[in-house]
Amino acid sequence: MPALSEATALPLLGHASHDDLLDVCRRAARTAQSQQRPVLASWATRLRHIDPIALWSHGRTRTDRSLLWRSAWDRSSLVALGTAHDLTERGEDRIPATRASWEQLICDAVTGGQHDEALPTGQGPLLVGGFSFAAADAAATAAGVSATADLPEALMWVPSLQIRGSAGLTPMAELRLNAVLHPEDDPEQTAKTLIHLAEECLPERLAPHPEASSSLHGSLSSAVRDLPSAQQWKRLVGQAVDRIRAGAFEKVVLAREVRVSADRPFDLPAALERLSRTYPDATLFAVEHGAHTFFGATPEFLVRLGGGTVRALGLAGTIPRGSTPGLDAELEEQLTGSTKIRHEHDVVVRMLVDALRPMSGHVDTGTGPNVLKLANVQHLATVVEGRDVPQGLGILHFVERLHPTPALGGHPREEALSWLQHNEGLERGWYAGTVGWSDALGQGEFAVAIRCALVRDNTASLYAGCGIVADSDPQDEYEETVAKLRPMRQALGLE
Ligand SMILES: C=C(O[C@@H]1C=C(C(=O)O)C=C[C@H]1O)C(=O)O
Repeated sequence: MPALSEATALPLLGHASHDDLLDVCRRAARTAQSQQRPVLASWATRLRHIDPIALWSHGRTRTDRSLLWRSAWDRSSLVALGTAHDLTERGEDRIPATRASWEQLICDAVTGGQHDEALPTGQGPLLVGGFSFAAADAAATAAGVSATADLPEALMWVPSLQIRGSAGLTPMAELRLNAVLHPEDDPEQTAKTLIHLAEECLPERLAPHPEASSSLHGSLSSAVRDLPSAQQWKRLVGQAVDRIRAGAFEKVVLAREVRVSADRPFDLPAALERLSRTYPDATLFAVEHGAHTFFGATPEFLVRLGGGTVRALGLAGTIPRGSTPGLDAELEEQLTGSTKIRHEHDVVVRMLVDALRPMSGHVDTGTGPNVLKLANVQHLATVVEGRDVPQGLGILHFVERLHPTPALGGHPREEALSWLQHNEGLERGWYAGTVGWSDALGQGEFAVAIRCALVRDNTASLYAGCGIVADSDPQDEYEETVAKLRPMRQALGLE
């Protein structure tokens, strides 16, 4: 359970802090007036590390938008609350357009306070959020109807409050207050509003989460629907195999949805706690926007960029875990020995190498593939690393280039995506999209949004997919999706 009732020891209330924050806001207001454009003000202070799930659980109820992040990479966490500035862009060019707006906003940001130099990456104000799997259909966007009805096709923003911690590395966390001042804004009012929000979101003690304990008793009663039905989905796998054998494409990732309607709202903090305990090596994420929360525990990162090194993960090829060490080792042998699985994996690694080569000095895949063992399944995994990334190339350049990889779309990309669009019959939304953050220098981390669910009150959509190649068997692929759905079913109290 989260460390409920933790003291946050918020040091904000002192006059010195208040004056310091006000000074940053005043300087930003002066720049905004002289340049006649919005200017980002960002002020940091230190506070004791707080459990990120407990902090998010409390803060999310005080703001309209939030993000929770705990990286499998460096164990750092991020809780982002409220919106200082929305950089969301729409359409096919949403990623480069977001990047351009961020670069413009960050170049004359005014910063102050006491930042945490021990943070691995991600110092200063951050841009956080994510992108759906596919851009919304242009006609739907023009008509004001998003094809991804529940969450917009992109959501990238600078949070009003960001709390970065790194459990184990430093006992302190960095609290950062961000605001964008327009030429007409009153800096005193801005500072006051920020302090008020910080006090709301970081009370002296975090009260116990009211639903957390009750939800642990007994599972929910629910109606569960497979979309499409198991039989229809297996038929679709057969059709994909036919297209592959006919030479239309080499690989396609076919997904399905499980829609659940429960007798009471889902307890998301409790679900995240369970995921955190059962999948400690996964990256935990949650994006909340209005009534919707999209969250999960993903073993796959799309890209990480820091210190001039870029890394992407080729994660493709899956087999269940065995119930005994002997069975598990046998399955691992099948995973590493199968030419069909190795082919599925190699398609992804090849694409990652090709994508990173023009953007970094030296690309390496190590001795690859390794076996990544999770509680429910084991995967083939290869880290592709590029060194000497030229300055000026930020993480959003890489997101644009890599997303979606053949681990989530297919290969060749255009052919596979077009087949999916016409045949999958699934509104993927943010499933198989990407969630993460960028810092001021363009360093950051984006995860692949799988092993996840979209929740609204007492309804949830859970998703899972599999890479299909010429030798894929529909029944095996179906069982693979069942195994991949298990973490979210358990987290939500459905089994
Ligand atoms: C598509 C999913 O997983 C992806 C597909 C995999 C595969 O086909 O073996 C493995 C890991 C992921 O890249 C999912 O979990 O929904």
